[in-house]
Amino acid sequence: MCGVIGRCFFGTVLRSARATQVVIFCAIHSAGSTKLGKTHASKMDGIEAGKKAAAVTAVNNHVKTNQVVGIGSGTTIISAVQRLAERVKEEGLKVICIPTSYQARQLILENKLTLGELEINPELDVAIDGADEIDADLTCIKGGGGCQTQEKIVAANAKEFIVIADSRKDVPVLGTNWKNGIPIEVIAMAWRPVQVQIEKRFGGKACLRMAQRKMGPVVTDNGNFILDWKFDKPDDWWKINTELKLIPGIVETGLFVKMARVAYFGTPEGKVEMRKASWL
Ligand SMILES: O=C(CO)[C@H](O)[C@H](O)COP(=O)(O)O
Repeated sequence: MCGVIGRCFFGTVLRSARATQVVIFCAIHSAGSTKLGKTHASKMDGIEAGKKAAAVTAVNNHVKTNQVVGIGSGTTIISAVQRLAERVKEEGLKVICIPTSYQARQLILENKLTLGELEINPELDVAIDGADEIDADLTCIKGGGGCQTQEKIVAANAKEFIVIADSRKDVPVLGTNWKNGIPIEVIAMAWRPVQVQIEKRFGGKACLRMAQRKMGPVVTDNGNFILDWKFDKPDDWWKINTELKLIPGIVETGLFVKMARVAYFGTPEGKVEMRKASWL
């Protein structure tokens, strides 16, 4: 695990046709990072260090006092919430946090941050969240933790949606490393017809996500099921997402197209690369 995070400063600026990359060097002191890459444990330490570096940098760069902040779900967001809590203590930062899941709600409460809700704060300044994979256009697959519907609602109502991830998730095309498919939340009674429709129209396999320590399917925070659609080949995600959304029974997809404005990718060495979306 990564320990104290030091100062970050901007390094090399690399411009590509699709996105602007800025490499940020973070001074990270990590007790477990000395034997990186040699054992499974040290590899995991490296991944955790990358997640933490990305999360801390995003919170430092994008959150200001008196803002309404969307809090994503997953493991990477934990470090972002902890950094927010640190900033509240150290600087007197004032933020209202809008959760994207029960997990996010618990994180906000455990870290003694101010819990808000969309009914009271329908417009957010910034939303920060992890992702399962992020392509060169910053299109994301989300929903590995089954929270994509609330995550998308919160992100869509934020002025800025910022993605944080370790560098394994930075890929040229979706499906490079993430083999679990695109999570699609469906109304329970519709899961079979939706499965048939997806496979007929788009190919691949749409599998009902099963629970791990409970018999039967995973039930989302919204009381629905999830189909994990293992697609055959990468495609025009904007078009696919729009077509999927027109299938009756589909509540939301884990395809986040043209939503993320900035992504932060952390490496095991604590370097952070910032990339801006090309469509900005
Ligand atoms: O979309 C999500 C949950 O629905 C998560 O943000 C995504 O699965 C990434 O999780 P992690 O930070 O644990 O890798």
